[in-house]
Amino acid sequence: MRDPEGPAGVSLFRRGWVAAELAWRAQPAALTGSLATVLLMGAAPVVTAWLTKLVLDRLADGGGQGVLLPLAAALGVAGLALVVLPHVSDYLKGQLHRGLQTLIYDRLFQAVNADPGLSRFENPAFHDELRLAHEAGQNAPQQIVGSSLAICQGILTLFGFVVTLTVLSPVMVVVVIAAALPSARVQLALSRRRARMMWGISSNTRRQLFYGSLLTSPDAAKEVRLFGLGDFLRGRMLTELGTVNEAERDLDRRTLHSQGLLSLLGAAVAAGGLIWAVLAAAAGGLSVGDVSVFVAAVAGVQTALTAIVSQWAGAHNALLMFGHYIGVVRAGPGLPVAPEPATLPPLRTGIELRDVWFRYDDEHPWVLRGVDLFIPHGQAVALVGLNGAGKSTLVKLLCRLYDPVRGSIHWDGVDLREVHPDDLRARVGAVFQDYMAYDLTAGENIMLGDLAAGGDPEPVRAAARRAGIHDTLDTLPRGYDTLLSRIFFGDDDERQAGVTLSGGQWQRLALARALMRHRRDLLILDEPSSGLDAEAEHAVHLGLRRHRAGRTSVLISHRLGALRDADLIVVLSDGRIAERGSHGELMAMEGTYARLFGLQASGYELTPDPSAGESLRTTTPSTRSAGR
Ligand SMILES: Nc1ncnc2c1ncn2[C@@H]1O[C@H](COP(=O)(O)OP(=O)(O)OP(=O)(O)O)[C@@H](O)[C@H]1O
Repeated sequence: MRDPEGPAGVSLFRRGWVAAELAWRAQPAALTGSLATVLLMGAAPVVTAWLTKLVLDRLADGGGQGVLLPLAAALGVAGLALVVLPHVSDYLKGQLHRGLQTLIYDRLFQAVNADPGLSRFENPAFHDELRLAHEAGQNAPQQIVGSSLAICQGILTLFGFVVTLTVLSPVMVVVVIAAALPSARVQLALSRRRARMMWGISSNTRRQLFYGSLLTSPDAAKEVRLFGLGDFLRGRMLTELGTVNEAERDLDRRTLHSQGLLSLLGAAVAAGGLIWAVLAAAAGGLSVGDVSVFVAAVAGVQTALTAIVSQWAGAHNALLMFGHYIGVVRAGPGLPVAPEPATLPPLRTGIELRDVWFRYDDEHPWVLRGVDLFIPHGQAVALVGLNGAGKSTLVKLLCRLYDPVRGSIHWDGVDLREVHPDDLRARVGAVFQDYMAYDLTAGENIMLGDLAAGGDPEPVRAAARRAGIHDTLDTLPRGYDTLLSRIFFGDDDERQAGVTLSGGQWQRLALARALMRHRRDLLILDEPSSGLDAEAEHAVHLGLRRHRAGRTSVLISHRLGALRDADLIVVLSDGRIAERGSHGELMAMEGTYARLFGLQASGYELTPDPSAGESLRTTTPSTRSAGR
């Protein structure tokens, strides 16, 4: 994947073909129109030069109006075409550009979204490639198609002027073309270098954008101000920008150096040709018209050659960049999907983890180390453990956001690897501790939990009630239609600014989103109430208990009191199951769970304080009983 010129094995020709195919699919009419205008624009300068020569020669011969008028009229039409056609061409190019961009972004995001796993999104190389693919999507195919058309135009003009020059001075043809060849080589070398440079600075550009976004993001604004991070982040952004600028300046210097020399060579050739033509005309070898067409032809050949070479270099660079787009669009999913996925039945028996080992990367330590666990149908299983014990990782495996590195997970005996992730996720409802807060309306924030409900407001309100957020949403300025955003206006004419919620309210909204799927076979609640006040937490857990009854659920919480009703409590420690059992059994075991539960319970107990009446007791867990 880490190839500055895009994926190996996709030739430049193939890339060009893909770009042309996309252009044809996106805008066939604009593409055909562009081709026609380009051909006309290619022929117009040659026709104009010849008409000028004929007019000058007829004038020198003392030709009458009958001969001159049609020539002058034709010259006028050619001039008109030279003026109008570029505007028509610009419009058609714009059409082509817009159509192509829509199609290209559609395919790019379709491909990215088609990956059902998470691992690719956590790989910096993928983000470098994606950024270049995104950038290439903005203009590479347009440039490839545009440059190809411009090259056609240049070739037509070149052909016309080469024929013209051959008639007048074949030697001059050879000299002019020979002078242009080094330029072609240099331009191609520069475009390769530019592609390598773009790849090299990709991470710097992403970091520069990242620091810039921190400086403007409303989420970061509070900490940036409280900790006075503005200058620090700006400094880092400028450092990254400096690296990018330096790389670009180096390349621009090289370009200036080599192209400056080549332009001098071209100017010297043109001047030599002009001297020859003037001397030949003085000696009677050329007419005035011949001199004019000679001068136009030398300039025309040079301009056309320069245009062809620079358009080819531009196309070459775009082809190299376009490779990144093709690489991303064609990359298979990071998470393998079985060619003929097994059907996933409704859960009847349970979900079984068999000797599951997992680490995020070959270079990372094991996060889960041989976990064996059965989650029986219709029961609530709670996962408990210290920070980093592997609880969230385990539930991410249950959703098949990753596959176990070793071992397997079975849903009523069906290995999850055999199942299409979409089928699995259609049977799962989940809220994660790092939930999303979407800059959408309150109703939409909940509705996203089950798009299949088709935007019906009733299930949305029911989910909000279950999560205890209905009353809050109902009293918002526009109720469920209130935009929850500080960075967008609403779509309505009044451009009303959105509102935002408190941390706990956002969390309830995320819970409501998950509860849109409360009838699914498996409900996963990873820290669903960590941000709630005590009263809200109590109410939410009571509600959840009611709705969970008879359903299979996996719960994670650091507030152990919220989990004590679970049918099975599993203590994870360092990626292994250290203890398992009901609350009572674990308390009786007097192990990690009992210690953690005791610690929390002791924090809530009040004990007489001689100096202040009441204070929080700080007894050690072993001195108190917190069992049921
Ligand atoms: N996407 C990731 N890439 C690499 N490592 C990760 C990733 N997510 C988690 N980890 C690592 O895996 C380990 C377990 O993390 P996990 O989130 O599963 O723990 P947890 O038990 O849920 O912790 P907490 O109680 O803090 O939420 C941690 O050491 C963490 O650094």
